[in-house]
Formats: sequence, C-alpha cells, structure tokens
Amino acid sequence: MAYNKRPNQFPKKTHVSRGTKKNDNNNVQVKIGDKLLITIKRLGINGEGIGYYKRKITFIPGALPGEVVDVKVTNFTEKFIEAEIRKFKQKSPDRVTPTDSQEVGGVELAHLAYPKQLEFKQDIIRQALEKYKPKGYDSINIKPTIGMDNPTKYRNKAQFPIRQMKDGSISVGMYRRNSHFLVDLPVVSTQHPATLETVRTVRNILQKLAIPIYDEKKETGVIKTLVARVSESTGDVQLTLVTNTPTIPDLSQLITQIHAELPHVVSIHQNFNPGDTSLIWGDKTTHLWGEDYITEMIDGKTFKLSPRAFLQLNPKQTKRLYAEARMALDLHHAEKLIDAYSGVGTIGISLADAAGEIRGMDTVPEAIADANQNVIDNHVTNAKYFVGAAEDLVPQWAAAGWQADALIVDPPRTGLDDNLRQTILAHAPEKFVYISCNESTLARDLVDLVKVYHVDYIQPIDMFPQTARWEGVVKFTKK
Ligand SMILES: C[S@@+](CC[C@H](N)C(=O)[O-])C[C@H]1O[C@@H](n2cnc3c(N)ncnc32)[C@H](O)[C@@H]1O
Repeated sequence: MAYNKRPNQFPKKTHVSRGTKKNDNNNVQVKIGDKLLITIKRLGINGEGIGYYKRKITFIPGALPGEVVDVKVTNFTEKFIEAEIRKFKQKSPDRVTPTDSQEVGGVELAHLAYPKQLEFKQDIIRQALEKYKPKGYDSINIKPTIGMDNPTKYRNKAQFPIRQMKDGSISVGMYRRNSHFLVDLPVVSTQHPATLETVRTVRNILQKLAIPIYDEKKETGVIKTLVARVSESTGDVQLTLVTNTPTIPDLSQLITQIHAELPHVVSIHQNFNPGDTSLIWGDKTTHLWGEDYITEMIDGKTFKLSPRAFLQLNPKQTKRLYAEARMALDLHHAEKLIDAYSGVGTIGISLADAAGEIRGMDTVPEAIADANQNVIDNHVTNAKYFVGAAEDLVPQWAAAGWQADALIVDPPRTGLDDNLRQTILAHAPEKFVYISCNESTLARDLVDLVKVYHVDYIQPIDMFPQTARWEGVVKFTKK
C-alpha cells in the first residue's frame, strides 16, 4: 500500500530518530524500485523493521533488529521510505519460521520468537513515553509483559468474508495484503480451532446446497461474511451469517445440515447488510435457530453474548487483564467505583463483590442493555450502567454530588477525551487504573494525568500474540 502518512504511527509528531534534525533527510533522493542495503535498528509500532538510509527513516515490514537486508523501495515521501525485503544479508537469531501465510495481515510479529515479542511490547511503551515525555517518564516502572503459555489459538471470534472464486470453489478467509483477493487460509494459528472448523464446515455446506455467495462486483448473491464466536468456558459456538439479501434460500436445509455437522453450534443468527459497504455488520440482526445467546464465564460471573456484543477477543488473557486491574485498584468494599468505557460491564461486574457502588457507561446502547442484563443475571445489586460518553457523564455525576472514590477507564485506541482528562484532574478519585490498548494515546494522556497522580507502574499484557498490538494496565496513586 502506498501511504502518504505512515498508518498508526505516533500521532502529531513524525517518528524520526532522536537527534535527527527535521529537514536533514529531505534531500535524500530515492525512486520506487531502488535497491538499498539497510541495517535494522529497532521495530516500529506496527511491528515493521526500522532502519535508516542516509539518515532517512526506512520502514521494512518483516525485518528484525540486527538484520542486514537488501531491500527494494516501494514508496517514499519527504519524511520516510518504505521498502520490501529482497534478500537477507544477515538474519537475526530471534527469527522463527511462521506457520501462517504471510500474504495476509494480522500476524505481523509471527516471525519473531515469542519471548522477544514480549520484550517488544515492553519496549514499545518505553518508546512512546520517550516521545511524549510525561513528567518523570524515565523513572516509570514498566513491568515485563505478561504473555501466554501457548501464544496460539486464542481468538474466540472469526469474522471472515466468503467469496466464490473463478474456478467455482468458495473461499472463506482474509484478503491478501493490499488487494481484494480472498485467501482461503489453511492455517490461522491465532484462531480458536472451533471458530475455524465452523466457518470451513459452513462454507462446504453452502457449496453443497448451492446457496449463492455474494459477488462484490455485481453486488449479487446472498452470503457475505461468516462470523463464528466460541465461548471458552462452555465450548458453545454462535454463528452469524451476514447477508446481502433479507432472506436466505434453502434456509431450513442449511440449518439442518449445520446442526448435523456442527453440534457445538448452538445459536444461529442472520445479519442483513446489503450492498457494497466497508462495514461488516448491518443494522438488522435476526435470530434464526437455537439459543439467542452464548454464555461466557469470567471470574465466576456469566455474560450472555448476543452476536453484536463486544467481548475481549482473548479469553485466557482477559482473565489475567482483569486480575491485574483488580489488584491495581485494590478496592476495600466500600468505594464508589466508575467503570468507564464499560462495554457489556465485564470489568465492573467482575469487581462488584469488592466495591460499594458501581456506575458504568458506554456510548453503545446495546452494550448498556447487555450490561444491565448481566447485572441482573449475576445477582449483582450494587451496579448500574448508563448510555453516554465518559467525558459527559463523569463530570455530570461529579457536579451532581456523586463523587467516585475509584475510577477504572478502558477507552478505545483514541484514549481519553480532553474533557474527561480535565474532570479527572479536577476531581481526582483516590484510586485510579487505566487499561490502555494504545501506547501512544496512553503516553499522551499521561502528560496531564501525572499532574495529580504518580504512576506506580505500567503492566503490559499480551492480548494479541503474533501481532504488534499493545495492551497494558496502569496503576496510579494520588499525589
Ligand atoms: C476497549 S473497549 C472496552 C470494553 C470493556 N471495558 C471490556 O473490557 O470488554 C472500549 C469501549 O468504549 C466504548 N466507547 C467509545 N467511546 C466512548 C466514550 N466516549 N465514552 C464511553 N464509552 C465509549 C466502546 O463502545 C467500547 O465498548
């Protein structure tokens, strides 16, 4: 892909090496197709190798620190070069052979030995802190990343497009990088096997019953995407067929076959999402067969999952993440706790026994409906969830006299809204924990937060082995 901007690089400032003057490298001339010899210095936040060509930063996907690579320029701007590997002159001892196809995305660190992936996830937050420099950043304790014992088969949800190929076969998988060619993947090492078995078996049944598959160019056909989600605790699978048409031909045959061949599938839904759209899900989801929900268990609490309900994708690490959050919050049973960015209330509900009263919020009404249902199902009597933005509700509650003693935030990659940061600074709850899935926005937010809080530590947790995605828990103490 030819980027004008590097995707997801640290926002605002460019990702140049320390000590490199801004315009030093603007005169470096390269052309697409030029061959360069680059020594890789470190990994960037997308897991790509970073080296320098005459002091100009050069991004090389698939290259590892210490490697010397012969590369071909694929894109360049005033500020950076992008290149692909032609040949290795020197390979890293940390390089391993990935089991997954490298033609699709999603496993951008699979060629790096797992212990080194964990070090990378410790280092990437260090890089972000060095960039944003929140006060005292160089003495923040970044703990070693908590990894998985077996860093494979962890994804509890497969959400794969399905397409008919020119030879008449049907592929279900992922798109080849930078293309619209769907690759039917023989190995997806990060997926829970039940999710793969489900989408592949359903693909075969669709082929056998000749149910039309969606054609992107003509915008005809029926089945667009197969979504399979497994409950780690019960093994039950929920299948959702995303369709281009409001009805599915041969539906009863389809369901009979699925029931016969996939006994773990206990819940089938259809989501209607017509036409050419970049969105996977349409607005209308209907129940076709079996249970309305599958149920996941976290910390002894049960969570009913409708097809659209958000749940962390790595159940084993979610338990560790929440355990870290609980330890960092250190509740003493009487506190008023805010579970901000709550999703379906998994964090607050799993902490309910340790808190006095809990309020949570999320901007997605369906998530809040599920959260309040989860409160009832778990016989929790001290938690209530509200629809709204954290940056609106937290200040409103504070203004109305409901002052939190403890706050846990789990925002999306964009981090905390300015308004919420200001409210936190003004009201500063005694206990505060930040779960972050983006080291850059966390480091940016810390610039403000350290005005009233001391950062006790940052605990990275590997929620997405084989990828460059970062997640961590930050424990604060009020100054
Ligand atoms: C990373 S998820 C966390 C979900 C949940 N805490 C969990 O562990 O499953 C972030 C959530 O924030 C919600 N969200 C996004 N912007 C928000 C905002 N401004 N205020 C409150 N919630 C928001 C999203 O809908 C999403 O459910």
